Amino acid sequence: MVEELPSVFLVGPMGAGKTTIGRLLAKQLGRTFVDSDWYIESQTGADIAWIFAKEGEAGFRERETRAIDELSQQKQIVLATGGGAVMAAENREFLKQRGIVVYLNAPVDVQMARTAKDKSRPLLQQPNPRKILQDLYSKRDPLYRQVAHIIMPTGHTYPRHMVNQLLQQLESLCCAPSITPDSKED
Ligand SMILES: Nc1ncnc2c1ncn2[C@@H]1O[C@H](COP(=O)(O)OP(=O)(O)O)[C@@H](O)[C@H]1O
Ligand SMILES: O=C(O)C1=C[C@@H](OP(=O)(O)O)[C@@H](O)[C@H](O)C1
Ligand SMILES: [Mg+2]
Repeated sequence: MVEELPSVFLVGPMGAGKTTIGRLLAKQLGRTFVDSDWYIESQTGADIAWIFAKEGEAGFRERETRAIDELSQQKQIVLATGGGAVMAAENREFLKQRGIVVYLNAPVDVQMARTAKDKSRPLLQQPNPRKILQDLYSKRDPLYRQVAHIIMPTGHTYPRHMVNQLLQQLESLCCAPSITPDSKED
């Protein structure tokens, strides 16, 4: 039953669809959706780009660890994390111990296409964002796998289909969220 399903934490690279899928999944489950980047922005009163510019990546990562610790203690939420959240061992522990971790695994081409026009990701505001995405993927893919209870490839699947597949996986892994999959495409 859906009441028995613990919190669901989405991890994966930039552009994998963590924010998009997380919001839809929460709606389907009737749960609260939280995005750790939005939470950090609301706590700080500044956007992610500003935090990176003023405090560097190290400052952002400190804020991110505090956010992941706080949010992963909330019961029965759906949490979309930022792509670098798995870099810190303590974040991985928080996530793995406190909920069901889903790795949305997107190839670099897909990450590239989905992030190209969006200027809100400071790490990609460089002359060669593809190279950055490739390097990050090599470093982080083993960490996403280490922390994940469920791995879901995401390439050309509609968000709504992704959510239906995920609901089925959660059902077989855990405790049958009694939700009828939505057949509409968007
Ligand atoms: N399954 C999908 N199919 C097509 N577009 C998607 C899919 N998932 C996400 N997107 C689009 O890709 C972009 C990045 O998605 P987002 O959810 O912000 O990714 P993340 O939070 O993992 O960085 C958004 O414009 C979103 O609409
Ligand atoms: O991969 C990363 O290091 C980051 C991913 C971003 O979140 P999304 O994965 O939601 O884009 C955001 O946390 C920040 O720009 C850093
Ligand atoms: Mg996001």
